[in-house]
Amino acid sequence: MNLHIFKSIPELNENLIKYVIEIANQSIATKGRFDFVLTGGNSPKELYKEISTTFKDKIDWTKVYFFFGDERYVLPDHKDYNGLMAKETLFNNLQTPEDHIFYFDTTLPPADSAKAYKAALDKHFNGEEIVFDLILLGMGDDAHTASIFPETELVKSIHQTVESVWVEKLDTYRISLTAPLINKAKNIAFITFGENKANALKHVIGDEQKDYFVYPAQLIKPLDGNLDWFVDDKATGFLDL
Ligand SMILES: O=C1O[C@H](COP(=O)(O)O)[C@@H](O)[C@H](O)[C@H]1O
Repeated sequence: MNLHIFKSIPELNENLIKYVIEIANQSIATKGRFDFVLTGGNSPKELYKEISTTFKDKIDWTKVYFFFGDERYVLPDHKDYNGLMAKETLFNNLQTPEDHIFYFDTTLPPADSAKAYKAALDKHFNGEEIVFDLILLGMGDDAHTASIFPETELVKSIHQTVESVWVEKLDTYRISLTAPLINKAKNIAFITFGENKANALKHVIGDEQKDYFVYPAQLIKPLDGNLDWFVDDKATGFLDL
């Protein structure tokens, strides 16, 4: 695991963008495309804006396919829909064709939406193993990642798939890639900043004794790939470094 600590969010974003560009170009050179899983939430908004404007010409975007690690169970025009956030901060700037974006269909019942997403992934990967080139993840202050929330059924999933889950404390469904599927990626990077993430980060990367049910982000351990954390010094405030 590589921990990259920055003094400011712009510095963090700039370095994470360089990392994304390198992996994108490597993937395009070796396999002809870049399968890129986006995180939702607030943390990546500036990153998406920057990479699709200032750094737009650094990647051949016609070779990039976008996926989501998770989705909130709201309709696609709802302000909380991760896909809408990515559209407004990234896809609109890049004029990404619709057939390069894999949105969750939240007009379906949650379990059907998860099933449809898995089927779309199987089709894209042509029936072969689903191995993403890069998965970007965020982490909530409760140590959830993607939509794997503490004390939910998804923590226990042993399947490399996509599942819907009831999140009692939010009183809503979520749809998410499972940890075993995420862990097959070639590269996984977390973007995490702010004091409110410090306690979770301390437990997720600092605890020897794991407690996945309480700190689900501890589940993220790539099988053969690389794991990088891009964090700021506020988020590392409780870590013994
Ligand atoms: O609900 C979600 O939260 C996490 C963390 O979001 P952030 O706003 O704290 O950055 C995010 O990674 C996930 O995609 C999203 O659905």
